[in-house]
Amino acid sequence: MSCPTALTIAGSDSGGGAGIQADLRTFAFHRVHGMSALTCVTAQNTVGVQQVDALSPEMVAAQIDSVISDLGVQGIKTGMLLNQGIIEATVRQIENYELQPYLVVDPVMVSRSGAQLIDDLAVEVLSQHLVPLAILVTPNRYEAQILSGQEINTLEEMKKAAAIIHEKGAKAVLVKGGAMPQELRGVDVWFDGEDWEILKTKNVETKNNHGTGCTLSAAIAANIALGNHLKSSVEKSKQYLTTALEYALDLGKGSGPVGHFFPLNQDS
Ligand SMILES: Nc1ncnc2c1ncn2[C@@H]1O[C@H](COP(=O)(O)OP(=O)(O)O)[C@@H](O)[C@H]1O
Ligand SMILES: Cc1ncc(COP(=O)(O)OP(=O)(O)O)c(N)n1
Repeated sequence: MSCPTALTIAGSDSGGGAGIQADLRTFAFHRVHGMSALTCVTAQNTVGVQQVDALSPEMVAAQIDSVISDLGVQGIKTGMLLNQGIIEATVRQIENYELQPYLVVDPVMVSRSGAQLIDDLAVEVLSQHLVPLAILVTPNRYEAQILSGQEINTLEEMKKAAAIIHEKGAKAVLVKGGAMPQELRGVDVWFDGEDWEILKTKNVETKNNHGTGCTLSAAIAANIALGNHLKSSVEKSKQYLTTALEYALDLGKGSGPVGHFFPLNQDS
């Protein structure tokens, strides 16, 4: 039996809510074979990030070599890349293997719990060298503020930031609204240089929202691997994420993970 493959280049979340754990569950839900190039290990739970250790850039590059040279790939996402060396290694491999048409960049910088997930020096490298290679970049409110240099409090400001980030060279931008004020929570702004779209689903009232950004970008990569167009991949993934949020798991003392396999959770 043949199966599309997708790759996540991201960090590990020991609590299983975000990072490669969320990505691989999302790939599996979509019936896509998931592969991973691990960038770092976080000691993390529903309350916060306690410790981070990086893998070497050479090891990140070697993992990408191993999977691409053998299994091939039809969808890729990047998540927590942590430092300049890992971002540079990732950029080199994307260029070497000409993986740009499959690349979704989730520019992970700050977790919902407020932990910094990227070194200060690395932000510029990510913005200048990785973002321009992507077919889609998916910043949350705070990441969009950093990438655009603009404060974001309104829908108009989300649109303005999307336009500025698009100028960096990504084919399309999705500014996510999970951290926006109540009336804009769950509202995302899409811009591809020509068309705007405001993607709106219901605002799910839950404290269990850990891993929403990882899950959304992994679902988009999975949908691309399945052969869907970019825009429809984003729309399908947003629906998936909203339902996963509705079936989020009430685990731990902080923000529990979204329910990636929600139909199975229903009866258990
Ligand atoms: N309470 C919510 N209700 C509905 N959708 C939400 C909610 N919180 C986040 N989302 C959606 O989850 C996705 C991830 O967004 P966000 O939480 O901003 O990203 P990140 O996890 O990277 O901080 C977006 O599609 C956003 O609109
Ligand atoms: C290892 C790791 N990668 C990414 C994140 C950020 O995850 P995200 O989906 O943006 O969700 P929140 O942290 O905002 O809940 C992470 N925490 N850990």
